[in-house]
Amino acid sequence: MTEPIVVVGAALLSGGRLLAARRTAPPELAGRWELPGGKVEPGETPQDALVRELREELGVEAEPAERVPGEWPLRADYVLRVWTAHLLSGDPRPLEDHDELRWLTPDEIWDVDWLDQDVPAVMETARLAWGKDGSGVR
Ligand SMILES: Nc1nc2c([nH]c(=O)n2[C@H]2C[C@H](O)[C@@H](COP(=O)(O)OP(=O)(O)OP(=O)(O)O)O2)c(=O)[nH]1
Repeated sequence: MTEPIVVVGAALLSGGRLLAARRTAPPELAGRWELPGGKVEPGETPQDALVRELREELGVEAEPAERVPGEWPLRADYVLRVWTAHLLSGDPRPLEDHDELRWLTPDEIWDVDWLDQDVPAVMETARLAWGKDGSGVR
């Protein structure tokens, strides 16, 4: 069996909020919200990829923290794995792949139109970060 391509998602947490990013491409994903990140390249660890992607996409330096338990299939050969992360420096800006960013409080977590495949990942992230899944406020 071939190994799936790992897409690393960054659950960037700051001041009790989670950063969500709105994609600009491809057309079928544009306008939907996701965790910033991208494909792990050969020779990289997922944590390396997270640091690189947040530098490229948001212009920040970040430090990966904990793996969010679970993994979520995207398309046939891609799988999403998520790490929480903390900002070391910089203020996130949508430099590439995104046109809007939002810092969501636990009560706001379901206010954005997450990609379908991200919903379970965001639930697990909320549970890990805040000890609940936000379902009561959905
Ligand atoms: N970054 C990210 N991608 C996601 C999420 N959910 C989801 O289905 N995807 C999909 C969208 C893309 O098909 C794929 C990630 O590819 P990408 O285009 O963001 O990654 P990349 O920066 O490495 O891409 P590339 O332009 O170098 O090819 O995973 C998510 O939460 N975060």
